[in-house]
Amino acid sequence: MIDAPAASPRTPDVAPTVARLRDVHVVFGLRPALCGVDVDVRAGEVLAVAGPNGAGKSTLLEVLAGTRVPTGGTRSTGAATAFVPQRAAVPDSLPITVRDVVTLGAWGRLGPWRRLDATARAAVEEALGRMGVADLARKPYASLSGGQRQRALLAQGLARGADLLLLDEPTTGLDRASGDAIRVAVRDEAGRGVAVVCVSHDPVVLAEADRVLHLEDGRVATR
Ligand SMILES: Nc1ncnc2c1ncn2[C@@H]1O[C@H](COP(=O)(O)OP(=O)(O)OP(=O)(O)O)[C@@H](O)[C@H]1O
Repeated sequence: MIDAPAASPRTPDVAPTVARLRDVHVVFGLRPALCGVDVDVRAGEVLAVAGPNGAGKSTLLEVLAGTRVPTGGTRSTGAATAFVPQRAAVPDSLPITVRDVVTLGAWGRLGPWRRLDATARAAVEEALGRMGVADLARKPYASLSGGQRQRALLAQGLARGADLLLLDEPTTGLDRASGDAIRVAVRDEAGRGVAVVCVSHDPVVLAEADRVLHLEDGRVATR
């Protein structure tokens, strides 16, 4: 946690800031993807990130995740972070089971010997159960439907036991049951005090978020 936050309409103003971006710029070649973005993400809130294609939403998630170093500005966070990519980001050619996918999330909890201890194994089982994919644990990930894949990927994020959960379009193109399961899990995580940042075009996700950050041409338009 960083320090005391500013007030927010739907999150308690005592909630600590889990991640902070200040004056963040990202430039690809000559093309700016983010221009002077300031963001505070607070414990227990769901912050949705919306905006047209190419607005910089995925780039913002990458900066929050620490996987993209900004061209300018600062990122401050000490949070354990889980990043849940779009399901299309996992190639079908990978010979991994659903349990393997979820177990990868638990690796972030491990010490230097990288051995799955009882706590990590329990986190994997809990995440499989919460996302309704325990029965599919031995199946190849590539054999799953789109909704099942997205639930497995979110289970991977849950198994991390993160303070900051970053989601890229988690409900896009899903059947209703899978979309509902994902939105329930997101809300549950926020209820446990996890800060959730969710890039989405889904109007239901945006309506249910505590705050919506709109990006346009790499800039924050409104909050
Ligand atoms: N690795 C990269 N190399 C070059 N340009 C990139 C790279 N990643 C993103 N961009 C460019 O940066 C801009 C912002 O891209 P980004 O993917 O963050 O937008 P987005 O809002 O997530 O879009 P979408 O909704 O289509 O996923 C776009 O102009 C994109 O083409």
